[in-house]
Amino acid sequence: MELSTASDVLTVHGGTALSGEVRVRGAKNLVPKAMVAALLGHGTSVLHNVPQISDVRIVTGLLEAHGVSVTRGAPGPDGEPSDTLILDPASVEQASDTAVEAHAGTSRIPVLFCGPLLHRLGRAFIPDLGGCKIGDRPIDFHLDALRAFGAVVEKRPEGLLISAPERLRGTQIRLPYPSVGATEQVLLTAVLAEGVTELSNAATEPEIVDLIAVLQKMGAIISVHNGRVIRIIGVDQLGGFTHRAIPDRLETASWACAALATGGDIRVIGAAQGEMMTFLNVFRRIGGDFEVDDTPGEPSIRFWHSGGQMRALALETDVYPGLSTDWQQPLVVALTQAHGLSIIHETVYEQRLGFTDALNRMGAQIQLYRECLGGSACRFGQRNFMHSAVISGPTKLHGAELTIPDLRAGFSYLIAALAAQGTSTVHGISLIRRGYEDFEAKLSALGADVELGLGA
Ligand SMILES: CC(=O)N[C@H]1[C@@H](OP(=O)(O)OP(=O)(O)OC[C@H]2O[C@@H](n3ccc(=O)[nH]c3=O)[C@H](O)[C@@H]2O)O[C@H](CO)[C@@H](O)[C@@H]1O
Ligand SMILES: C=C(OP(=O)(O)O)C(=O)O
Repeated sequence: MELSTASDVLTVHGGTALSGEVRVRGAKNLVPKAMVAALLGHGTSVLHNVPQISDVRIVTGLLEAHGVSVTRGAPGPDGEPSDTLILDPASVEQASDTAVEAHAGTSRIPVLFCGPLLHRLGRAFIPDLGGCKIGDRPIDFHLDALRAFGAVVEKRPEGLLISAPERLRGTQIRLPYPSVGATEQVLLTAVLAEGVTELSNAATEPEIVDLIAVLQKMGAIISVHNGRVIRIIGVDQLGGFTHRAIPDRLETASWACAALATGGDIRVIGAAQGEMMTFLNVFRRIGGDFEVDDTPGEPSIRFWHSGGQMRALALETDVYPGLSTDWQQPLVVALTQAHGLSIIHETVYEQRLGFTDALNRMGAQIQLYRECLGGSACRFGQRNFMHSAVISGPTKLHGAELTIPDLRAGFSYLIAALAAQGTSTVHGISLIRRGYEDFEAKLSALGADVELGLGA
């Protein structure tokens, strides 16, 4: 068992139905990328609805190392911190490699600095990436795309050195798989490249569409066509933007699953229906109830479990508009309470079901398989990865000592601990801070019996 500091442990006394309201802000998978986009502009950018999560702090540090000024708006009348960031790239400069290396292993975002830095400075040093350890997560599509634009990529022991001997040129790129990050890499590079770029087999997640909206506000010309094709006409200069980030659909689903698994009732303020439709269908089929409130400026979705038997289901994760892989882990916890056999086929990451071992220690019955269960064959079927699961339910969960392996699994462990009888000690909660703002306070406000540290 790893030793962790008191602030990195949460003691959870389970068995309470969570009830009340929580607020979600801008999407973790959009906000840091919009911040990187600000590097491309010659004016100041203003980003609203920014959550206080560690991925935002990491990108702030990287931008500051490159001379971008990042400031928060003034606090509200009640002293509440502003959720607006003001980004001024007027004095962009080459950061020292040491300053960049300090961010090694922290998140996936540093690789998206390539295009903006190549356009502004002709050189980008990219440290080793972090992010959730849920598969191999190579960046070969990113590097192939950068080379196609005319960049030169050198692998160094401490990271990647990428240079642009001359202005990058628009190009034709076909991604082997609709990768979110590689699509964003192409967008952030193509907007200032000379000529036209055509990207096929692109990802079209809502966060990508929102990034396109940001870039269009800056002066970019980007069109999305049928069949996963994105066309970008490069321009010579971009300005700043003012934008409100789309709500975090992944955090929203996590709270929905917490309501379902604990038999509770949670209104998620700030959540919008549009990006949640695939999840909402699954939620309803499992036996959850929800109600959408479209009040302009203050939308919300209320999720609850009205007490009937939850139903088992066969699910497969996929690229958008399929079921997001980041919804899978909280849904697995909810499905431990469903009657019958549920099947999960994880097709986006080859190693995203390992977290189920800990759920089995809590009393769940989840069996992993190498085969593609439940329908279509995926990239992992022939490669010996445990990427399908069969969940038998319902099972009573009991408290346990848990160590968080990644962001979504971490929040899912909290849901399981809250649904369980008895006390759980959850180590490594700082990983959850990557994507869930102020989650301990939100849990307490919903009536959860949780305390920071090892408990009394
Ligand atoms: C910060 C962020 O936005 N993270 C999200 C982003 O991650 P991220 O952008 O890293 O995920 P990708 O969509 O790129 O990865 C999807 C698949 O493509 C593979 N791949 C990707 C790039 C590459 O160069 N080579 C390659 O083989 C990956 O190993 C994975 O199997 O999209 C994922 C899929 O929706 C989400 O789970 C993550 O929450
Ligand atoms: C996998 C995730 O994030 P990242 O890509 O930042 O590791 C996630 O948000 O669930």
